Amino acid sequence: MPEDALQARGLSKRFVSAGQPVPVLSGVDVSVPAGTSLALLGRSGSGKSTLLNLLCGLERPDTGAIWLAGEPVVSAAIAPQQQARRWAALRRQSLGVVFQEANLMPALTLLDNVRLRASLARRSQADCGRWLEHLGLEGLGDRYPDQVSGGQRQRAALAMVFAMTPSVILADEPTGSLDRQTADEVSDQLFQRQKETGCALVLATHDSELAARCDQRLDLAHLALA
Ligand SMILES: Nc1ncnc2c1ncn2[C@@H]1O[C@H](COP(=O)(O)OP(=O)(O)OP(=O)(O)O)[C@@H](O)[C@H]1O
Repeated sequence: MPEDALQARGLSKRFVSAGQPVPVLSGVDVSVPAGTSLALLGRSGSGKSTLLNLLCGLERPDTGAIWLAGEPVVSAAIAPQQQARRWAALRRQSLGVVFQEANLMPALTLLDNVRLRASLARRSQADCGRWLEHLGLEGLGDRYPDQVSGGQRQRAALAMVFAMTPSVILADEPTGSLDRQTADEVSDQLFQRQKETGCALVLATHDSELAARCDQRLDLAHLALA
């Protein structure tokens, strides 16, 4: 059995809105071996983005534990500040995150954004232009994020993740703003990069064709809330 690149047990999360509790996740387990993929499914508001946020440390679960490559990152035994430090280091080096709002630095060109990501992860910058080309962005490396479309920004964010060669990729609707043909091309690149590097992939999607290509599917709409 391959080692779990990412594992979570008993994750629960509720928000408070206008003084009222909003339960979102209750006792969610996730187990993603290296080199495999998991699709998070469920209607809008079922908690897919919230779960991704927990799995990269941008939100803290109310209960539960998370391990990356067998190392605990979130557990009752680890102080919150220490957890935050671990998450920050992981997001810099081994956890590639592609969220709905592509996190590009507005003052840098697309190519420099990719180079920066590679350099923060201490990876070679040699292939940065090639990742942009693989994602259909040839000729756009010198443009700034506000000079390209939303779908092009999203693909540039994927190129940044490819350049860092992470051990886990977390992607929120990675093809959400793309037409069918471009979505299929980007999915091909994503799965190819995943197989090449042996990383684990967790993606949230409403796209049943994309979900069908993943090794596992978790439908959050069908999980009971406590
Ligand atoms: N900071 C917050 N405060 C209060 N409620 C929140 C907060 N963040 C998310 N929620 C609520 O939690 C629920 C889950 O939201 P989430 O964004 O995880 O859903 P989702 O499945 O990703 O939806 P979509 O498919 O529309 O992106 C929603 O009801 C949302 O309104």
